[in-house]
Amino acid sequence: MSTQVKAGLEDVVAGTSDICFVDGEKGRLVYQGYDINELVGKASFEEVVYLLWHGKLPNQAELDALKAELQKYRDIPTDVLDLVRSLVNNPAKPTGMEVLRTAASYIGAVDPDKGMDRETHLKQATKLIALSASITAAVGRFMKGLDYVAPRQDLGHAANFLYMLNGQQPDELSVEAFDVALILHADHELNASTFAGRVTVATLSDLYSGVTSAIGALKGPLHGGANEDVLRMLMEIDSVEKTAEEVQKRLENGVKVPGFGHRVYRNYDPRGLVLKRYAKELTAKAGNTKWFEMTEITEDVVLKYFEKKGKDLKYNVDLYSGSLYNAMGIPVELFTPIFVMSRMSGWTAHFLEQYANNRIIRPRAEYTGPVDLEFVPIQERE
Ligand SMILES: CC(=O)SCCNC(=O)CCNC(=O)[C@H](O)C(C)(C)COP(=O)(O)OP(=O)(O)OC[C@H]1O[C@@H](n2cnc3c(N)ncnc32)[C@H](O)[C@@H]1OP(=O)(O)O
Ligand SMILES: O=C([O-])CC(=O)C(=O)O
Repeated sequence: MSTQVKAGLEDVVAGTSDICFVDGEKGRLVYQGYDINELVGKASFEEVVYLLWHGKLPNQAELDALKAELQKYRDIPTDVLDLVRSLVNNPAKPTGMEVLRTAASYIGAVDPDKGMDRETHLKQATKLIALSASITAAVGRFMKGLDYVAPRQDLGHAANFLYMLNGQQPDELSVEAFDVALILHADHELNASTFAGRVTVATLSDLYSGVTSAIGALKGPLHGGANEDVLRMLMEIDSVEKTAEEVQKRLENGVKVPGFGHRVYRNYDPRGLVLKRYAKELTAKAGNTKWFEMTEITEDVVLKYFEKKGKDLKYNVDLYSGSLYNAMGIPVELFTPIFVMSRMSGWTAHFLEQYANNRIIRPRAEYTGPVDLEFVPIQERE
C-alpha cells in the first residue's frame, strides 16, 4: 500500500476513461477525441450529448431520435412542478441548486423503472437532461413571481430553455452562444462533482443517486458555484471605475477571487477564451457592456497579481459566463443550475462508463489520531 498522501488528491490518477482529456499544460480539452474548438460552431449540444454517451457523433437518424426523446420529457410533470414551485416559495429561500438537487432526487424516487441496464440508464439520463433545463427555467420564472411557460417542441434544447425562461422567442446570437456554453461545460474528466457521482454509482447505487451527489458537489463555491460568485462580486463592486482597486484589495486581503485558478490548467482554460469572445459580442449587442468591462479589468488585475507572485494561475470557465448569461436575461441565481443542465451529459456519460466496468471506489486514509486509549466511565469524564 502506498502511504504517500496527496492533499486534495492532486495529480492522483484514479482510473481510466475514454470520455474526456484535459491537457493542463497546453490548455486543451478533448471530448471523445474531438477538441472542443473542433466542435464549437459546428456541433449542437445534443450532438455533444450523444458523443459523450456513445463515443461517436450521431448520424442524422440517431440525432433525430435523441432530440425526439428530449422533447418527449421536456414538459415538467405536475407533481415535480408543484414541488419546484413550493420549494421556490418556501420561506427558507432555497437556492436554484438546492431546488435542482431535491428535484433530481424526487424524480428518481418516483421513476417506476428501477432497471440497472444501460438502456434504462440512457432513458433516465435523457429525462434528466430534458428536465434539468425545464426545471431551471421554471425556477427562474417562479423566483420572479411569474407563471410556468410550457416547452415548445419545435425548438432545439438551448432555444427551448431560453424560451421557457423568458417567455419569448430568443434571438439567434443568444441561442448560438447558449448552445456553445452548454457544449463547453459538458464534461471535464474527474472534476469534483463527476468524481463524487462516480463514487456513488460505483457502489451500484442508481443513476439518480449519482446525479444527486454530483449536484451537491457542483454547488460549492470552489467548483460550479464560482460562476454565480463572479457576478455577485461585480454587483457588489458595481462600478467600472472602482473594479481594479476593489479586486486588488481582495487579493491583498488573501481573498480568493472567483473565476480564477484551476487544479489542472496551468496555461489557460480553452473554454474561457471562447466564452470571453461570445460575452464581448453579446454584451455589445445588448448595449450593456458594464459587467463585461468589469470582468476584463478583473482579469487584468488578477493575472498581473498572480504573475508578480510567480503563480501560474489563469482564469477559468466561470469568469466570463456571468456577463454572457446576464446579456441573455438570465438571473444570477440560475448560473450554477445552468452548469448542471450541461454537466448532466458528462456526469451520466461517466456513470455509464463506471457501470460498464465497475469496481467500488474506496481509497485509504493515513490515520493520524491516537490508538490504545482506555475507556473512561461517563461519571469520571471531565
Ligand atoms: C468549474 C470549476 O470548478 S473551475 C474552478 C471554479 N472555482 C473558482 O473559481 C474558485 C476560486 N479558485 C479556487 O478556489 C482554486 O483555484 C481551485 C479550487 C479552483 C483550485 O484549487 P487548488 O488546486 O487546490 O489550488 P489552491 O487553492 O491550493 O491554490 C494554489 C494557490 O493559489 C492561490 N489561488 C488559487 N485560486 C485563487 C484565486 N481564485 N484567487 C486568489 N488566489 C488564488 C491559493 O490561495 C494558493 O495560494 P498559496 O499557495 O499562497 O496558498
Ligand atoms: O475540472 C475541474 O477541476 C473543475 C471543472 O469541473 C471544470 O473546470 O469544468
